Order: sequence, then structure tokens, then C-alpha cells
Amino acid sequence: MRLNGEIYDGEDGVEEEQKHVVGYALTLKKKNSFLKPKFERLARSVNYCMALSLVNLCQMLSSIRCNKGILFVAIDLNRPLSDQGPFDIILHKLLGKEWCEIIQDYRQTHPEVTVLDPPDAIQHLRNRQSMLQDVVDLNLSDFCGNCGKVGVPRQMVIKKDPLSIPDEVTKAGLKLPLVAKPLVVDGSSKSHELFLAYDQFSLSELEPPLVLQEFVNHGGVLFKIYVVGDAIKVVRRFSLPNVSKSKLAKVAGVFPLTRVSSAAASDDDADLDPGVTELPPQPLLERLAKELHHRLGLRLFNIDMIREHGTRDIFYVIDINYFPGYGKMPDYENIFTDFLLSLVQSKYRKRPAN
Ligand SMILES: O=P(O)(O)O[C@@H]1[C@@H](OP(=O)(O)O)[C@H](OP(=O)(O)O)[C@H](O)[C@H](OP(=O)(O)O)[C@H]1OP(=O)(O)O
Ligand SMILES: Nc1ncnc2c1ncn2[C@@H]1O[C@H](COP(=O)(O)OP(=O)(O)O)[C@@H](O)[C@H]1O
Ligand SMILES: [Mg+2]
Ligand SMILES: [Mg+2]
Repeated sequence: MRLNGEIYDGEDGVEEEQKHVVGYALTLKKKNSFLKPKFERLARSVNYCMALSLVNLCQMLSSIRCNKGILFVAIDLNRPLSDQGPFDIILHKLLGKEWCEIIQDYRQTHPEVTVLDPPDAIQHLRNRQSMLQDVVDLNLSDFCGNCGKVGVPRQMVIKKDPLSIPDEVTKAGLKLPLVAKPLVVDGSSKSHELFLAYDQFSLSELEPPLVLQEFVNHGGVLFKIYVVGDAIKVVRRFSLPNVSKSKLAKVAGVFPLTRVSSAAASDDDADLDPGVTELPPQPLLERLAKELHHRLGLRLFNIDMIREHGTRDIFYVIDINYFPGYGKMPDYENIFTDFLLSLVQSKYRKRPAN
């Protein structure tokens, strides 16, 4: 809420003239990883910024007070949402149909509040088939001149009968090894239990509903592209090692994938091949993020992307996550603060003057 002219004396004793209230509905784990004290302080702070002013026809730089004034307020799930606030923005990542309905109704009755993001758009990412459909539709095979190609590994969905998997895989012509992923991503640890299958017969041991996706050798490095509105940031992460032809010929069975480390793969990691670690070209990342932002109707997400080993410019998107672990994104405090401020500012610009 913007309280123009009202003097609010914050906890730190600093006067603030405007408050922008961000209501949040997050799990405790998410609150702790995202709403860190440094971020809350920065978003709320009053600081000094430079502005141009005309004095005696000379342009001079002067210092003016810039008020960020963003306050985060926890939404009480035991009380009607409409009785709380008023909010400028709502940030949420909670599961369940009930919450979806609450937030959907609230968007109808409170169009003045920016809800990040619409529940139906989030729902699209809760299924590993639909989440990648927009990348397929983009048809980025010849996308920004010579800057690279972006696709999705070949995959199929197995809805029910595990015994039918070997035949279905043969019919679809999928190449081994295959990554088996639970179809639904519901935030549970089970939805992140993945398997690597070296032969198609062992796939019958798995529990549908599943997505079976071709494993793409990528040299053990993955790119996480974080999107916050129009801003993007890419980081490297360690991933799974390549599977050689000889290993594939020798090994049979399905093996659980250990959850990939969230440790950053940095340029300092001595034995990493520069051809593997080189970040994807910025124009490609910008175009991909912008297209997905519009097609998915989401402002907060990240994209897991890998580069096919032995190529410079063939990339695959393997996963898209709603409101991911931004606490691990470098400089997220500033990026998020600017994003939230841009949302409130654009709202006031749109509002007709009295
Ligand atoms: O917990 P974190 O910080 O590792 O964040 C998880 C994400 O990690 P990332 O930022 O991509 O490294 C994680 O990304 P991955 O699926 O591991 O690529 C998911 O977004 C996960 O949410 P959910 O369990 O799918 O609902 C995210 O979990 P929540 O924090 O949303 O519970
Ligand atoms: N098609 C693939 N080819 C190679 N590695 C993959 C593929 N799919 C997933 N992986 C590896 O498995 C990890 C987890 O898969 P992902 O689809 O991102 O699921 P989650 O939602 O649990 O993160 C990835 O970070 C990557 O290391
Ligand atoms: Mg992932
Ligand atoms: Mg994921």
C-alpha cells in the first residue's frame, strides 16, 4: 500500500514516506531460503540515489532520497485473504487445490493486486510433459541466427501399465539410456526421485505415471537460467557425467539418480573442459527467457538447460521450475527489489490521475 505523505517510523528509526506491501504465502523452508534478513533490509531501506536536476540552466548531479519501502507481510492461512492486507503484490508457492481456488478468487475480486503468479500458469509446470511443451512450440532450431539451437530431449509419457513400457519404448524409437521422471511435480521429494535406465526391460520395475526422456551427454555441467520478470541470471551447476557407449553396452538395470548437487561449477574447477563450461550465448538466453515468460504467463521461474557434449551450440531444456531457490542466485536481493519496485511503479503509472 502506498501511503503518500504519511510518515512511517520503521524499526530502524528511519522515516519512510511510502510503503509497498508484499503479502507472501510460502512454506517455512521457502521463507527461510528466500526472505533472508539481508534481502528484507535492502527491500525496506531508504537510500540515496543520484538524480539530474536543472539548476540555473546548468545540469548538476544531486543526491535525493530514494525510498524502497517494500514490506513483506506473512499471509495468515487461517483467515480469509480478503480480510488481510491491503497488498500491492502477493508472492506465493503453496500446494493444494484449496489454495489455488483462494488465490484465483482473490485475483477476480482484487484486480488491483499483482499476484505472482496466476495459479493456472503455475499448474502448467507441475507436469513434466506440459512444462516443456512451450519449448517444443517455440521451434528454436533456427532461432537467433548463429547463436544456437534449443530443443527438448525426445520423451514419452507412460500413464499406467509398467509391463507395456518395453514395447512402447521400442515403438516410439527412444534411444537408451533413458531418464525416468515422475510425471507430476508436486513439491514432494518423491517427485524428484529420478532413475537412469540402461535397458528397456528393466523399466517395467518403475512406477507410472512417468516421463521417459532420452539422456543427453552434456559433460557433467548444467546451466540454471533464473528469470525474475525481465531480468535473467545464468549459473553453472554440477550435473550427471556422460554415459559412454561401452558402459551402455555393459550395464543393465535402472538406477536411482542421486539428487544433483546444488554446488556451483565454477571456472576454478580445474579439470572442467572450457567447451563444456562456456555459458550459452546471452542473446539465446534472453530470447528463450522472454519467449517462455510470455508463453507461460509466469514471471518467476528457472530453466535447467544442458549443452549436448561435443557441440558448441546445441542445447536442451530438461526442466522448468516455478519460483525456484532464488536464495542461491547471485545478487538476488537487488534483482528482486528492483523487480518488485518496477511492478508497483508501473501500477501507479497506469492509475488515472485524480
Ligand atoms: O529448495 P531449493 O532452494 O533447492 O529450490 C528448489 C529448486 O532448486 P533450484 O533453485 O532449481 O536449485 C528445485 O529445482 P530443481 O527441480 O531441483 O531443478 C525446484 O524448483 C524445487 O521446487 P519443487 O520441489 O519442484 O516445488 C525448489 O524447492 P522449494 O524451495 O521451492 O521447495
Ligand atoms: N535428459 C537428460 N539428460 C541428461 N541429464 C538429465 C536429463 N534429465 C535430467 N538430467 C539430470 O537429472 C537432474 C534432475 O533432472 P530434472 O529434470 O531437472 O528434475 P528435477 O525437477 O528433480 O530437478 C538434472 O539436473 C540433470 O543433472
Ligand atoms: Mg531440475
Ligand atoms: Mg524441477
